[in-house]
Amino acid sequence: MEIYRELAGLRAALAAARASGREVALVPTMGALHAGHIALVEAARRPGTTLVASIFVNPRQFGAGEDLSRYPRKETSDIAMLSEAGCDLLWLPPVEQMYPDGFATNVSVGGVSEGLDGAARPGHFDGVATVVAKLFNQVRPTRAYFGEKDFQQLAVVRRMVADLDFDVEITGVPTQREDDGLALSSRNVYLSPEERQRAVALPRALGIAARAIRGGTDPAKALDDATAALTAAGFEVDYVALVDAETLSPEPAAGRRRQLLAAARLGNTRLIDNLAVDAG
Ligand SMILES: Nc1ncnc2c1ncn2[C@@H]1O[C@H](COP(=O)(O)OP(=O)(O)OP(=O)(O)O)[C@@H](O)[C@H]1O
Ligand SMILES: CC(C)(CO)[C@@H](O)C(=O)[O-]
Ligand code: BAL
Repeated sequence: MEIYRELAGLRAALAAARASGREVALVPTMGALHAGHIALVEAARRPGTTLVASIFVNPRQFGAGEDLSRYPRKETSDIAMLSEAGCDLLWLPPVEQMYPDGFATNVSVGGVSEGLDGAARPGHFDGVATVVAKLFNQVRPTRAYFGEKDFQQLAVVRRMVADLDFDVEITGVPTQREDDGLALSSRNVYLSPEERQRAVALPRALGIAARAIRGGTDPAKALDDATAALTAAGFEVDYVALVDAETLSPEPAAGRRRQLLAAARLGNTRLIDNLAVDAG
């Protein structure tokens, strides 16, 4: 696996790959990799494809008081995992490559980015959209892969790609989970052993709510019950919501696929998760 920390080198390598007829696919990450990230790499890997992963802890998507400075960084083991998983190129830009002096552009996606995490983390999705737009222009992939674990992020990226005519096909990859159901996340390392045991309440509450809604329980009651279960497990709940799986509208029309989304804090750790209510 070749590693690039400078844009000119990355572009030259990708130009050579394209010239020899290879397709380019991208898996963007913030590093501290786990099996969820590797599932994206595996979904992206195909013969004739130059597979690029990026690792960039993007300061623009962290709000004041969030965990930018303590976000886990594990470059050595990340490189080994990506190489083992069959990545061809790793794009590891320093912050100054991404945001040189004078950088003044912001990509802001309306609609899908406004509620839920967009409301709980003001500016977060502008930071995500801005860096993903840059990554797409830097790498120019024809395919890019994002996890359904970050369900709203995936919707924001799809909207941006459609609105700005990026010539890239976006694939969402199902959430990879621990044996007890907790979604894999780089932030799980923040959990104490005791918090880690309680964290399973999050996927459980979503599973119970999804079954209840499918079984005809009033969604408002199912959401209240999920919030109460999370609170009883020691979470501080940001939101538990039922939305249209595509538009993320809080009032899904009849016949539309619905998704449950939740964000909640356990001690100093903010976890998100989501679950489909209707078969897709
Ligand atoms: N459990 C998972 N299953 C599938 N995809 C995942 C999972 N966790 C993360 N991803 C995807 O990997 C990509 C990179 O995510 P990121 O590096 O932020 O990891 P993360 O574990 O989500 O970290 P964080 O703790 O910051 O949320 C994103 O598209 C994200 O949705
Ligand atoms: C898509 C992304 C790499 C943009 O920084 C990040 O939000 C992530 O890792 O999910
Ligand atoms: N996995 C989404 C990136 C973030 O929480 O900043």
